[in-house]
Amino acid sequence: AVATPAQARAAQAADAADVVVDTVVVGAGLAGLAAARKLVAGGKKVMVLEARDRVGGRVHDVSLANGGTMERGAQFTGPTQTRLQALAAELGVRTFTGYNTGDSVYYTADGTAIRYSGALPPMDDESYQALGQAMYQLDTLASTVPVDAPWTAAKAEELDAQTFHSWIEGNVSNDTARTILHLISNGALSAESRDISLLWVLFYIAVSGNETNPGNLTRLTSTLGGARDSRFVGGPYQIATKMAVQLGSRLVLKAPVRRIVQSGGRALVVADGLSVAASSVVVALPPTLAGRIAYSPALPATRDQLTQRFPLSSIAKAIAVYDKPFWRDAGLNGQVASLTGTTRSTFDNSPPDGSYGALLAFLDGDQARAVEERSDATVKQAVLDDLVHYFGAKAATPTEFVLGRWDAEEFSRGGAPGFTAPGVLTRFGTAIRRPAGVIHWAGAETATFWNGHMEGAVRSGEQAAADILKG
Ligand SMILES: Cc1cc2nc3c(=O)[nH]c(=O)nc-3n(C[C@H](O)[C@H](O)[C@H](O)COP(=O)(O)OP(=O)(O)OC[C@H]3O[C@@H](n4cnc5c(N)ncnc54)[C@H](O)[C@@H]3O)c2cc1C
Repeated sequence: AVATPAQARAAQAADAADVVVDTVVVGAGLAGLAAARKLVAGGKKVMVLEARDRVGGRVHDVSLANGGTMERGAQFTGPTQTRLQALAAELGVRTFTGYNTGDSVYYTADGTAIRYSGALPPMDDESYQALGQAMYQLDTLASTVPVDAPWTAAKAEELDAQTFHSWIEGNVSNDTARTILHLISNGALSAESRDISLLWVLFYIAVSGNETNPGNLTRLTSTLGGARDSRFVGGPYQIATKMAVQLGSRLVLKAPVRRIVQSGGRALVVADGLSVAASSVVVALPPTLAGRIAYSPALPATRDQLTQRFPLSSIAKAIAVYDKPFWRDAGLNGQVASLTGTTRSTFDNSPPDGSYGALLAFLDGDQARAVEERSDATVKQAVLDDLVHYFGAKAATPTEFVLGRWDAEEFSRGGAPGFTAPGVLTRFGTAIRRPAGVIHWAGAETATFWNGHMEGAVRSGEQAAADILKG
């Protein structure tokens, strides 16, 4: 009997498979691992294909010569991040509140240091009121943005027709308040305010909560009580590696997926050196990387156009390790916000017992882009020069130095969050999670609550698995 083209393709696909399972998960970041875990618990035969020689994706800790562990990638967690913390607890990974005792320091554009306690640097009453008013306006607008469909917000068109930068410049007349709002974009979204749609920023505020606690800007940007409240004892990489151990031989490393062929309600997932056939697939990658896989048949136009327009932010992260957290003796909590420098945002990253010291220094947005051509040694020196400026001469001689340049990593190509420029959410947003045939999409950038965070990654993976298990 002759075959139709679809039947011929299906036969070819089955023949080409090295392995046949129920579901293939592409990517072993927290999203892919959480999806696989739930699918296995639901009785599915699963295979996870991971491009790198390790799991965890943007979660990666490194061992120090002093016996400690430092987070190259994600590290903070906070209130309302319920799924991540439940998963961590189940796996025996505990949290601790970050070091917050003492003063923070704000460095103005001319390099003047202003010490302060509390959430905001000192400013005159007028600036304080203007900033409070702007934050209230942003929270109020964010409350109109549905976390699962921001493109349906009542004023979605208007909000998605402007950048965060143009909203700040057009709505906030006070100079200090404007400066701090632009800084929030750089620090909390690792992207410049001119890069991002206002609707995306409002969505990102709206998702900084959970089903019972609406998101708000303060929770998104705060240390105590906010997204940067706590860390994981021994680092969050354990969450990934413990899930990997549970998956055992279902997990394949060094297997970058290049092509996904669908036919007859099945898929053939083609990785370097291995092809796996399945009745469903979870692609748990940032959208821009999902867009680099070749799909046959081609994906719907909206989906492809979305992945053409969904960048990851630019971020590098440095950690300088010292024998002691010496800044604590000067009454400093290690938190700096600065308007100049290679690093403009620092935190005390010492372990819970303070047995050695560590300063975390972020290079966000333009600061990460500015060092792209520079060697690791040059970036290290620039960061240390800044740390000396912020914390004194002792900062010049760390015992160890950790540097994560995420934009340069082949299987990340940027940090978190992903974000969209004007016009993208309203025109292409519907494709974020809409399955394409038997392919389901997961990953922190597809999440509702805590999109862009570890919590969002876990939620997105569990959601994709639940959708598949539902059938
Ligand atoms: C420097 C930095 C700091 C951060 N800080 C925090 C923080 O403090 N708190 C927080 O909550 N979040 C933070 N984040 C964000 C957090 O790391 C991410 O939201 C989350 O880890 C994303 O998980 P994911 O599984 O969705 O994606 P990823 O972790 O990116 O996982 C995707 C996986 O897919 C693999 N892959 C890519 N292409 C292919 C392919 N073709 N085939 C097979 N595999 C492929 C990758 O190697 C990777 O393992 C930070 C991120 C960075 C970079």
